Amino acid sequence: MPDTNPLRLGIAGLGTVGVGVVKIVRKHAKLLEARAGRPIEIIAVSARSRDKDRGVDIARYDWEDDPVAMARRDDIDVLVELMGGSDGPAKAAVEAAIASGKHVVTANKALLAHHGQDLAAAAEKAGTVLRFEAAVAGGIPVIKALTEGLAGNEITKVMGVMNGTCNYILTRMEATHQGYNALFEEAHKLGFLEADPQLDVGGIDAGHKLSLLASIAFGTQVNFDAVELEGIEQISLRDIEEAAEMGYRIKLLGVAQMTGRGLEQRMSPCLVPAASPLGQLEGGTNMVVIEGDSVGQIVMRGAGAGEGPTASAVMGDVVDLARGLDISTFGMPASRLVPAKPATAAVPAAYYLRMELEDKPGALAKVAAALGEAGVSIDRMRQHGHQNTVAPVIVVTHRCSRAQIDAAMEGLAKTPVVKGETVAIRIEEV
Ligand SMILES: NC(=O)C1=CN([C@@H]2O[C@H](COP(=O)(O)OP(=O)(O)OC[C@H]3O[C@@H](n4cnc5c(N)ncnc54)[C@H](OP(=O)(O)O)[C@@H]3O)[C@@H](O)[C@H]2O)C=CC1
Ligand SMILES: N[C@@H](CCO)C(=O)O
Repeated sequence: MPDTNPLRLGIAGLGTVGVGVVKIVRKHAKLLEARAGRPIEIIAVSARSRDKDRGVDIARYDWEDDPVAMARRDDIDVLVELMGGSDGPAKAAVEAAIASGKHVVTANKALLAHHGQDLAAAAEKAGTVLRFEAAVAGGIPVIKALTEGLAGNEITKVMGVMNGTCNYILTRMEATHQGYNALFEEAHKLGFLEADPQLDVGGIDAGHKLSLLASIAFGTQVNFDAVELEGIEQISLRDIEEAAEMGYRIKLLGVAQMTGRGLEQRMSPCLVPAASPLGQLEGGTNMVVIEGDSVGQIVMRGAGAGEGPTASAVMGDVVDLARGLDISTFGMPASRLVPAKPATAAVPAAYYLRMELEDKPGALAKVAAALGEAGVSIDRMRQHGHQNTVAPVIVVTHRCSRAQIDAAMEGLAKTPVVKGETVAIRIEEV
């Protein structure tokens, strides 16, 4: 017999996402009940400040100062963890909930990227379910697609743009010709940013998400430490404009693929063709591209952050729990996930290099020599008109390995005609 008793929620965290969840539970109570076959009710809530005006009435719910105490309450079935942070109260509350037999729904990618393997194992041992749709790509139901709809495929590659803040900043820089700082503030106002914004602009948040997708896609233990990470802080308006002139746009792109040398996971700014679906992504939008042996390529696009889209994903998990759906956190039991050998930048690519070059005879020859010594071959090169003695030079290389580019960068740094730091950005022909 299906359970028709209300599914009782305790919500820890009433910020952007938590408030969004409260709103959906209220606004769609009847619809949710019809879909789940039982009512979904909020019993208790917890946050730091009880008195904060959150724009929703929370007086009707029990208040708990301590999210761990809330997680242990006998009158809740599900802890909805929306506080954030890889450790501290979020981890303690999730562990307490699992230990006391509660299901958990979380949007917390940092927590899962660092402790997902242990938490999934603990949930399975306790006979509870741990779900995290909202943790990856906001409103896009990518976890559901990978664990359910694509379960019949061997996944060969997962890639995408998975951080709304970075995509917002990069696309708005190009559209408005404003600098990084002004646009960072705009993203902040939209509720996209993590509590520590360095997680966003440093590529760490997107790296967390990629490591979670890689685990599901390849049946491997989450290995965030093996993600090669690079953020967007080095990207200047000049790079964005140069890329645009060459028919590219700069995206913080994540790629996970199983290669002959092991699992490659990288999250870094890349030039992608402006006309490609990834190149056309605007604002806080995310895109995840999945390749499977039977299905071919799937492209999923949607809002990657913000109150409504993220709460939508949380509620998808909650409704699944209300329906009694029991799927392992990473698509197979935690004990079956295997460790993957990390493969660093296994697949070669062309690179965009921007440097400032002293304008004197033989300077370009010295650059060509430094690149040649590292085994890097030049495809195209252009020097812009300039007023002073330093010329901006753009080089597009033929395909080469990351190790060769690193060696070339070292060589260029030792070449006196090259002034300042050379910028190197991978070109991904998606
Ligand atoms: N914002 C977004 O677009 C997305 C966010 N996420 C993830 O969702 C989670 C929540 O994000 P978001 O809503 O933006 O975060 P906010 O910073 O807006 O909200 C965090 C909430 O957690 C509460 N909180 C923080 N620390 C504690 C604590 N020690 N004890 C009790 N409550 C605490 C805060 O309380 P108080 O309000 O009183 O300060 C606040 O209500 C994070 O894991 C984030 O990574 C995932 C996808 C998208
Ligand atoms: N800070 C994240 C929120 C969504 O995970 C982003 O900007 O994408």
